[in-house]
Amino acid sequence: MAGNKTLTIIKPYAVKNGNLGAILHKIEESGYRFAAIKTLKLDKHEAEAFYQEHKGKPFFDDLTDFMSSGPITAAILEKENAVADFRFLIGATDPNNAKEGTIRKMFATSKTQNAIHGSDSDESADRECDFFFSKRERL
Ligand SMILES: Nc1ncnc2c1ncn2[C@@H]1O[C@H](COP(=O)(O)OP(=O)(O)OP(=O)(O)O)[C@@H](O)[C@H]1O
Repeated sequence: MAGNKTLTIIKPYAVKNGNLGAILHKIEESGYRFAAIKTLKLDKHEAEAFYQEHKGKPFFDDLTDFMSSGPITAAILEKENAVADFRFLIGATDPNNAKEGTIRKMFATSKTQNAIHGSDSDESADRECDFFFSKRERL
């Protein structure tokens, strides 16, 4: 059975440009409960650790530079079928391919500056929730 939890990150550009509130509102009105939330800044090493599965790919350096370039907001979201439904809500990685009404269509500007992250499996969600939140930070 699919899990009921996913991890999201509102990425630096979206936070810097004042879209944080609008994105969080869109998530909440789509039926997700915020089980934990924090704003922080990753250093380059932490961004590399978070995206370790992409190490060695041509975009890895740009991706981790970007993800460590400014404040991000990380949150644990709860809802039935959270991982798959949230991937649908955020849309395609490249905003040019994202459907109308998706968060990336509304707020992303490029494949790197694509506004938001969502876990791609229940296993990734578990790992990513542990990456950002201790047990006592979860509601
Ligand atoms: N071909 C590519 N060129 C440039 N950047 C890329 C490319 N593929 C992925 N990326 C960047 O790496 C990030 C992680 O890639 P992944 O394949 O996990 O996409 P995603 O699951 O849609 O994004 P995220 O993990 O951030 O939610 C993407 O958000 C994007 O910024």
